[in-house]
Amino acid sequence: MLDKDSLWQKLSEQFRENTTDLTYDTWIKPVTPISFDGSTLTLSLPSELHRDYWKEQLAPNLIEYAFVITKGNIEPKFILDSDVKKEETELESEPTDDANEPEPDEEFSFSKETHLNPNYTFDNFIIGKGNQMAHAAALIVSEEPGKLYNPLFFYGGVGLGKTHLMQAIGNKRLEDHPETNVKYVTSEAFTNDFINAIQTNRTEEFRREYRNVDILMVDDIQFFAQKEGTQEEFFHTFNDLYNNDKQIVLTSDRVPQEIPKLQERLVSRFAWGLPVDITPPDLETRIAILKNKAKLDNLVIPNDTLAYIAGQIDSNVRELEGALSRVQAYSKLKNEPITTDLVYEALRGLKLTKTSRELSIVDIQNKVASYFHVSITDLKGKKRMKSIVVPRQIAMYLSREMTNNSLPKIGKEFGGKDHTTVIHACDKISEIIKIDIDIRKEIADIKSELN
Ligand SMILES: Nc1ncnc2c1ncn2[C@@H]1O[C@H](COP(=O)(O)OP(=O)(O)OP(=O)(O)O)[C@@H](O)[C@H]1O
Repeated sequence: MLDKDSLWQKLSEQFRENTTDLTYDTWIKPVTPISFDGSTLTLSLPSELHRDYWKEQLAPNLIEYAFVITKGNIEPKFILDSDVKKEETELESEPTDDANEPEPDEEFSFSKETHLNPNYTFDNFIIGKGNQMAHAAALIVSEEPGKLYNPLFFYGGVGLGKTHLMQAIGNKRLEDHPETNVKYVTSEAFTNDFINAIQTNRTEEFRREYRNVDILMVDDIQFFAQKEGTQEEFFHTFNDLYNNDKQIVLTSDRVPQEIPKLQERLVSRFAWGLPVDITPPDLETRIAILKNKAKLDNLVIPNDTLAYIAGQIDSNVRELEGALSRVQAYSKLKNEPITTDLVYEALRGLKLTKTSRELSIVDIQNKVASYFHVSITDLKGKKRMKSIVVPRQIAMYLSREMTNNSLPKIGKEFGGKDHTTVIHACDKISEIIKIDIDIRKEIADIKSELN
């Protein structure tokens, strides 16, 4: 999930591109993002005039841009700077020991992102083939943090539920054991806190804040790439928590080995626990997710219409949810029930629907064959030389991972092999990837060429 500052920065860029300088300077520039919880973006404005103007003129654009950026429906909430200041003064006026600290210290505060989205629960999470491992591990960790899987490391593409699962651990733990000290941050927030701490001579306080927790969750750690100082600090935070049997949960869009400029010692520590991937949901799971979401939103949608939406959006869950919100809004606007015809209309203009045709087993075979310089006939054949067997198994593995084809179908496309041969190939490659850096790199290369 984007944090408030990154989201606001992206939104401001959109406004800058699409409005005049005057409008931008008058209405957009003075806005301060206050919070973002995944669905509501709270913005602080300097005057009532600004608030009225935003409500009447700019809010629809903001919703539209936010939809493009996050693929979700974001509600803006406007408050006034004076209210924010009032709240701050009230907080400050509470008697504290260091009430007489010099000014720069008073401005300092650590990330307030520790709150969890209450909707990110296990109950609201649909289990499918691509996430069942991750779900099971998350559940175990929420029951016995710091024991079995430490760190727990989720990786996978955007919008596949990594943040949801991570926060579900926190929500469940707090529900069962309210005394647990849970801290959730994005890696950017961790970095900002660390930099602020250095600038204001509060590194001790920073350490207390981050090391005095039972569960530390850091989202999107791929953004630690290149940040030497932050990595150093995180390394010590990690060791401290780990040595005290405190739970660490991390997410990233790729395996640690593929995060550029991530220190080797962090890469190896991240592999101590359980790295588990989340892959895109198959059609069945996508339908189940939509069904669940429709139920939560009290929407009445026929099954074949849900299946139609799920068939159109196959990339990630955030886009799937975005499509449903769009359909919902469209149905309200037209005052018509949600039918397949209406969905067709609603999603017609949407660039999110499949832009390219789905990847096929044949695409994968062609790519793997040319990458390893073997013929298609050999790839589909029965020769047992290692130079052919490994590419064949990689091609089967990728067909399983990157397409929705069943095991028997994949077997059939590889010269009529049995589905157990495909299972064997997938297991074999999954094992090899764990230990062989070269093959891991080759597979990553092929995947990026296929995407
Ligand atoms: N299996 C699922 N069941 C129900 N909802 C899901 C599932 N997977 C994802 N979602 C929903 O999809 C949306 C995107 O998920 P989330 O933000 O957790 O993705 P992410 O993998 O962390 O993405 P990013 O890398 O962009 O941060 C959320 O609203 C989440 O609740």
